[in-house]
Amino acid sequence: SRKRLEKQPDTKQLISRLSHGMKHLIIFVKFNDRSYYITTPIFYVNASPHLGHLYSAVLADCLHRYKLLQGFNSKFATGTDEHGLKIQQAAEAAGKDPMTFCTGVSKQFRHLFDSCNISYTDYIRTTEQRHREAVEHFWSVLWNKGLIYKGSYEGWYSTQDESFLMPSQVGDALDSLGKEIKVSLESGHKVEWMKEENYMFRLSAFQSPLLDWLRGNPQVVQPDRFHQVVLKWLQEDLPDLSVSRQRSRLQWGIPVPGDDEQTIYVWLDALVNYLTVAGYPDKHNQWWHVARHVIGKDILKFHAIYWPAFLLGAGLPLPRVIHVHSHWTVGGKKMSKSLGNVVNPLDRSQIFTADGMRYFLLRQGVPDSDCDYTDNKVAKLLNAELADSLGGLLNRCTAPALNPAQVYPSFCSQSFPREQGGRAVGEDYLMLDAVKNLPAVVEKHYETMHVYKALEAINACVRLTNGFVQRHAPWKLDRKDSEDQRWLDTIIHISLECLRIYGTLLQPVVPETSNKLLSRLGVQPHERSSAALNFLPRYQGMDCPFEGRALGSDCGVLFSRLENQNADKQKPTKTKKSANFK
Ligand SMILES: Nc1ncnc2c1ncn2[C@@H]1O[C@H](COP(=O)(O)OP(=O)(O)OP(=O)(O)O)[C@@H](O)[C@H]1O
Repeated sequence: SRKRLEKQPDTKQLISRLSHGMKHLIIFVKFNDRSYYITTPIFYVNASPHLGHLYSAVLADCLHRYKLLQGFNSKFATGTDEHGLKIQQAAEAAGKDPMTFCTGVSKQFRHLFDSCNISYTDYIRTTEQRHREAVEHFWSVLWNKGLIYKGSYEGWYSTQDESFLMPSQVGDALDSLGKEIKVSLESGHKVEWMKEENYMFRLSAFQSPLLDWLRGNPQVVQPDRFHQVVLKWLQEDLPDLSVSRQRSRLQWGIPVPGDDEQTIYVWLDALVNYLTVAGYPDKHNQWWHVARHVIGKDILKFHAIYWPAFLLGAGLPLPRVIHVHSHWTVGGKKMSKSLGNVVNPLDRSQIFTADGMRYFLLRQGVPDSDCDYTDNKVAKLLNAELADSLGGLLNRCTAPALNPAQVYPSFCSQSFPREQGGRAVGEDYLMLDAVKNLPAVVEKHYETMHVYKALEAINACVRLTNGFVQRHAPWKLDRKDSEDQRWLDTIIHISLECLRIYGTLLQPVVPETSNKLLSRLGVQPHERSSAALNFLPRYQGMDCPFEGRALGSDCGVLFSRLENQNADKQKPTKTKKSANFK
């Protein structure tokens, strides 16, 4: 890494001006600037995973893969949250001891993530010893600083949400038997009045530091809509937070250090997982201050208020960014374990393929607003964009009828000069511009986790390239005419260059499909990073390393088409290649 950094022009310049001791400092700073630590929430194992969980994981995986593509050093953690009353109850209902129950569900999550190519670098379980040690240490730091005190909590509590509520957050409702109950206005879950002696965290002391942090870092909670929500919460009362439960009510958790009568509150326990993975308490410096959390909007308060307050209390840096996403709904209702209206992501990834599900979730999921799931939407989208549009383009440009030599053909600058005058028309120049600018557009959207916008932009360019091929109908050109042949080669060269850019940019979203595409083009693994995103160098008067190179072997259809929209009952089938190019 040091060698790589020293080669960068800006570092090199600085180093040449500095004394020996300072060189190490600069290298250290650069190294950390180029590091990312990305996390998903750890998932609560009171029931099997659903599509919403996969969505959080796919979003974070996309960012992690993109950062690796750009040459960053990226660590990516996910895992399972295994303590708390709900798990104690779920294990009891299943007739299992809690640990056996947790191990079973945790494996299901891991299997799902492995099946969908979630490339996590650490999978944490909160029942691991390394985590227990981190939580105990973290608690002791807060305790020693006088930020935790023994007190008495009295107020509304939702077991379902494992959270405490202010009176303003509670409303009236009727249960299934018509009995009047109190519910959380946010989640709709039942709440109960709770009064017990436990440990309190001085959350109220952090109201003003939290406001300063949010105001001084307007990009810290993204999208901005959620940043504003947190600011609004912080303008209301912020009472101290109960951070333990009486052991008699909750046994399944980490005991409070020095007090076996109390169990640490599940959210404090769970949030510390991010530190555990970073190496807390003694090896977290390299990763902790470059942390970025990807979370669903349902757990915003825990991540944007409680967590930063705990971290400030413990004297640790705060996360760089909290990326928030909205929810998948079914018939307009949040998909959730407790409502039971869940879509099984493993089943769906078998029907639509792992890449198919990844593409759908990232193309249709919008961070700012909820999105309703149906199988038909998935089939329609994948057929239109991956099978027909992208797959069709690759098929056209690599089919033996148009490309009998199976090579990356030559570009002819007389046919496509930089100034209009050859055989290219105005729209062709516009397409070239759009594809040239695409990497910058995609980078901006990947960076802010508006992946759907990046995919929209890529898809628009794929359509432009298909339009380019259609407009010039290379299959109608006369191969015996040398000028026609040169123009034909140029059309294919440009189209393959477009495909190379699309394949490279799509790697974080659909790794298997991109690999297939780039392999078919003959692009080697070391030629697939962001540094290789220089589009059409021959048009700029530079050499193109691919020109004249043999294409990779034909491994069949890029993405199989789903024959009809009734996706529930079907498996993917082989698509028919376009009749023109057989
Ligand atoms: N419907 C959903 N859409 C998008 N993401 C979701 C959805 N449900 C859960 N998630 C993701 O999973 C995280 C943890 O969710 P959790 O384990 O509480 O699932 P849940 O189905 O909401 O459970 P419960 O019904 O018990 O509240 C959320 O913060 C979010 O990141």
